Amino acid sequence: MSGEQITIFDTTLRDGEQSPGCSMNTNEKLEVAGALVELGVDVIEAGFPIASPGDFEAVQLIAREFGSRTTICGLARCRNEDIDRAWEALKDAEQTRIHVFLATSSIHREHKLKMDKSEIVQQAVESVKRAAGYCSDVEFSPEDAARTELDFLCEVIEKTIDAGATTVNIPDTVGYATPSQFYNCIAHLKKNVPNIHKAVISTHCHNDLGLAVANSMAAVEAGARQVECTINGLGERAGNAALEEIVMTLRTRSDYYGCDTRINTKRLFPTSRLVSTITGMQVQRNKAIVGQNAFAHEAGIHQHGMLQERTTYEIMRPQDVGFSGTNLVLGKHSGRHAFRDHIIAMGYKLDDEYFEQIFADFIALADKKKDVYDADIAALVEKRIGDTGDAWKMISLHTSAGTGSIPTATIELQYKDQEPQRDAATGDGPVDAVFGALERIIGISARLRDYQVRSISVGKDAQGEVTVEIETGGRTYFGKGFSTDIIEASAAAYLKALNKAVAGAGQPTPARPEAV
Ligand SMILES: CC(=O)SCCNC(=O)CCNC(=O)[C@H](O)C(C)(C)COP(=O)(O)OP(=O)(O)OC[C@H]1O[C@@H](n2cnc3c(N)ncnc32)[C@H](O)[C@@H]1OP(=O)(O)O
Ligand SMILES: CC(C)C(=O)C(=O)O
Ligand SMILES: [Mg+2]
Repeated sequence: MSGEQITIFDTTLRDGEQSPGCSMNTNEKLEVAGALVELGVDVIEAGFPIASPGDFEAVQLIAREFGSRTTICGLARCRNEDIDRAWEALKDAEQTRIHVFLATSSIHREHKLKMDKSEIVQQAVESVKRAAGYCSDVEFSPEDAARTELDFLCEVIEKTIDAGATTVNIPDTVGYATPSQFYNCIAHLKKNVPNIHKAVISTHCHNDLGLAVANSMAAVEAGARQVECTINGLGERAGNAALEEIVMTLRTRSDYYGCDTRINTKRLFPTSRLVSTITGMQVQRNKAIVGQNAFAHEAGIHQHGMLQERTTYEIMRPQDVGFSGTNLVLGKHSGRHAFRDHIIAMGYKLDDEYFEQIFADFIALADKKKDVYDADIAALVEKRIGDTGDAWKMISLHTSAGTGSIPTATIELQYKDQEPQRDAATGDGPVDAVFGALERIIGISARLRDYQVRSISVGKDAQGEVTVEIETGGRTYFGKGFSTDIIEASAAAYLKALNKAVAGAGQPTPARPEAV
C-alpha cells in the first residue's frame, strides 16, 4: 500500500438495502457481511436497528460474528430510543460505531423536521453525547449537507466534534453536488472548523446525476479520509458511490491522490457477483471494474495493440480485481491478428490461403450471430478443411415452404470449373426438397439412413450442426454441415456425403435391422 490510508466505510447493508427491490434477509446479510470482511472493508454499516426487529437482529448477529475483525456500525436518528437500540444491537462486538444523523439543510429543516437552526444543533449535540456515552467511535452526519448553508454546516460540525463525534460525514444526500463544488465544501470545512483535526472527514455521495464517485474523489483530494460507498453502487434511488470504483481509482491513480486502501482488490469481482445474486440487481455489462465488458476488447485495432502490449488498452490488470484475465472477444469488429492468435491457441495451424478463407467465413458468421464461440470457429475450420477436394460446390440455395404450399428447393451447384447447373425439386418438407434437388443435379440417388441436428453453441442464433448418413451403391457415406440456418446446414451435410459418393470414398453399408 502506498501513501495515506483512506477508510472504506461500506453501507451496502444499510443504504444499499434501502434501494427499492434490494431487501435482504438475515442469512443473506450475514453472507454479504462475511464477504465484506474478506474484502477488507474498514467499517460495515450493518443496518438501522430501530427500523425493524429484522434489522436489529441482523445488526446484532453481524456484530457478534464479525465484530472482532472489523468495525460494525449501526445507524440512528437523533432520538434516544434509536441510539439505545443501536447500542443494544452492537454491544457484543469488539469494534463498534454508532452513526447518528440529522438533516441540516433549510429544505429539510423547514419542511421535514420543522426545526430551526438552534434546535438542530441542540438535538445533534445531545445525540452525539448520548452515543459517545456508549462507545468511543461516533459518527455524525448532517443529512443533506451539500445543500446546507456553509456557515451553518461549519457550526454543526464544530459542535458535534466537541460533543464527541470522531468522524464527521458530509452527505450529498440527493446527489446534487458537482465535483469542484464538493471539493470547495470539504476544503471550506477544513479551513473554517477550528477543531476539524479532531475528527476524520468522511463523504457519502449519491449518484442522482451520475457524479457520486467523482464527488467522492474530489472530497478525498480536498482532505476527506473516509469514503462511504456500496458494492455495485447500490443505494437509494440512483445509488451510492460504487466501492469498487472508489477503491480502484485510489489504487490505479495513487500517483495522483497519494492515498490507498486496505482492500483486497482481488475480492472485488466475487463480492460484486455475490451482492448481485443476492439482491437480484444485475450489474450492467459496461459497469466500470466489475462489468462483464470491463476487460473485454472486440475492436481489431485494440486487440492488435493488446496482443503487442496489454497496457496499450488496459489501465488495470483484470486479475487484480478478481477476473481470470483479459477477454479478447471475437466478433465482427475483430481483425486478423486477434483471429489468428485465437485459432493458433485452439490448436489449428493454417496456411495463409486457408486462413484468409476462414477469416472471411468468420466475419460473415459474426455478422449474423451476436456471440461467436470456439465451437463455431472449430466448425468453420473443419468445414473449410473438409471441403478441399469436393468436386461439387454450392453456389446458391433457395427454398420455399409453409402451410398450404408445396415445399420446393432450387439449387445451383458447380462441378469443378464447369458452368454452374441449376435444378429444383419438391419434397415432404424443405429439407427433403433440398436433398431431392441435390440428387437431381449430381445424378445420384441415395437413401437417407440417418439425419441429426444439434446446436453447437448457445442462444437462439446458435449454429446448427447437421449430420447425415446416406447409402448408395451398397456403400455408406457420412456428411456434416454447419450454419445458423438449419436448411443450409442440411444441404451442406447432404452435399458433403454426395461428394464422397462421387469420389467413391465410402464404406460398405453395414447390415442394420430395417424398420418394418
Ligand atoms: C438519508 C437516509 O438514508 S436516512 C435513512 C433512511 N432509512 C430509513 O428510513 C429506514 C427505514 N425506515 C423506517 O423503518 C421508518 O421510517 C422508521 C422506523 C425509521 C421510522 O418510522 P416512523 O416512526 O413510522 O416515522 P416515519 O418514517 O413515518 O417518519 C420519520 C420520523 O422521523 C423523524 N426524523 C427523520 N430524520 C430524523 C433524524 N435524523 N433524527 C430525528 N428524527 C428524525 C421525522 O421528522 C419523522 O418524525 P415524526 O414521526 O415525529 O413526524
Ligand atoms: C444517513 C445518511 C448518511 C444518508 O444515507 C444520506 O444522507 O444519504
Ligand atoms: Mg444515503
